[in-house]
Amino acid sequence: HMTPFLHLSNRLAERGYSSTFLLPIKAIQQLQHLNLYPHLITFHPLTVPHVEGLPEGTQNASDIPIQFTYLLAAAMDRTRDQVERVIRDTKPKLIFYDVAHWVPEITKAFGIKAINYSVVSAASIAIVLVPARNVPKDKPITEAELLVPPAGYPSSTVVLRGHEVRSLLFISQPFGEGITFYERIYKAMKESDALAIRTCNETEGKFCEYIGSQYGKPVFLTGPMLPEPPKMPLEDRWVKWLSGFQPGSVVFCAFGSQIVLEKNQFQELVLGLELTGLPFLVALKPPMGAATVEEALPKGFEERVKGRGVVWGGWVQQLMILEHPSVGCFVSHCGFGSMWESLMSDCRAVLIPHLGDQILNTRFMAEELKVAVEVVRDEKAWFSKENLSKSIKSVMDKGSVMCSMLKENHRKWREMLNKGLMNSYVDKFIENMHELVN
Ligand SMILES: O=c1ccn([C@@H]2O[C@H](COP(=O)(O)OP(=O)(O)O[C@H]3O[C@H](CO)[C@@H](O)[C@H](O)[C@H]3O)[C@@H](O)[C@H]2O)c(=O)[nH]1
Repeated sequence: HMTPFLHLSNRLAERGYSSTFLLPIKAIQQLQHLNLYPHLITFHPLTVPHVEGLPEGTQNASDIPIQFTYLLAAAMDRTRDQVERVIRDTKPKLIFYDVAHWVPEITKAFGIKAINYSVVSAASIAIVLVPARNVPKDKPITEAELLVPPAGYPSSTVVLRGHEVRSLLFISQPFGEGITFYERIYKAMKESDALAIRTCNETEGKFCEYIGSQYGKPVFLTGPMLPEPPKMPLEDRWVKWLSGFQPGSVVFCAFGSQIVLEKNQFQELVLGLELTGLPFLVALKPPMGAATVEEALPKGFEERVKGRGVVWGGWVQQLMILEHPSVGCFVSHCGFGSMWESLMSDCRAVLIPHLGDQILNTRFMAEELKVAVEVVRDEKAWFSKENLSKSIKSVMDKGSVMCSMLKENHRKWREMLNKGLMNSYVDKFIENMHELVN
């Protein structure tokens, strides 16, 4: 989530606004290169206190398996004094925050405005994190309750079905000390002076309106806050490797910063890519229980795909890979960042969501915008190599009706969501900020 916040700081700095960006020391090192205006954007380090149960030295969500994030929330809450000190010293006009629900308590005391900035899709807030959801106070929410969207929810397609609601049961579990995830977000939004969402009206207008009416707050949209094209060139090894293939022929697969697959699902995924017969580049974290991706590969796999398939266990420059002319298909988890990057790229999108918001983003892409194909999972949330391969082939087969339909819809949206429109969102957002503070 820090990356889109930094993109917002960059856009504001582009127009002359300065900001202090609070983040753990390790994240400063990781994000430094994305700070395009170091004279206006000052990184201020926060020391993340140790919380029992977290591996020593944990600083960011990407350092730990997702099931430990609730402990990281507790650690973040213990940085409150540090945050308060920075606010006292720098006296900003405005503060942006997301899950630190206690920020408005500080800002109110100083007479500063607080904007709750959500960097996940508006649909995923609208379906679970609004007052009409009626999350029980004294008992955990049930699957049956989650299957019914809150009253007034504005879509019948961007919904969770069957077993998928399990991925949302966590909202009534602790996320930090003495607070559930739902209570935290509810408080963070309810106590703010305004809500901001990283989306645009053209795509998610109806969800934004619903959220605003639920909380009785103004909702400001920043647009998708896509990064500026990176200044660093694509790593030489990928330039060389990708250049060996026909335009639009390579399948690229990445699942963002958090997803770690079970070993058998990881193997099924790479076997599905093998089955397509197409060249592919996979960039994934090693699966559970494995130290490297290499040790987790199926038997004989490396020899069979030699020359046309690479499985890479580290970070790659996703944005630049998606722009490479040889890449024609993006298999993604549909995290909100990847969703936008996929929408703005020229690649066919095949989606395998894992978490609740990713499933909703996927429904949105596949069923509302009709620009992507979702890979079918069974009741146990397992996806087979055959289904994965079938989905990829259906979007890569240039002669198919499916391929032409997706391509045409995709082109329409890409053209509409152009740079001019994105800039107009930033201008309007700045106007909104001025109205709020004056
Ligand atoms: O090897 C990689 C992998 C990812 N990325 C970039 O990292 C970002 C990943 O962001 P996103 O697609 O949003 O995925 P996550 O990091 O998994 O996102 C978390 O945060 C999102 C909201 O920002 C939620 O939608 C997701 O569910 C949650 O997992 C994107 O800009 C990618 O381009 C790379 O550059 N290289």
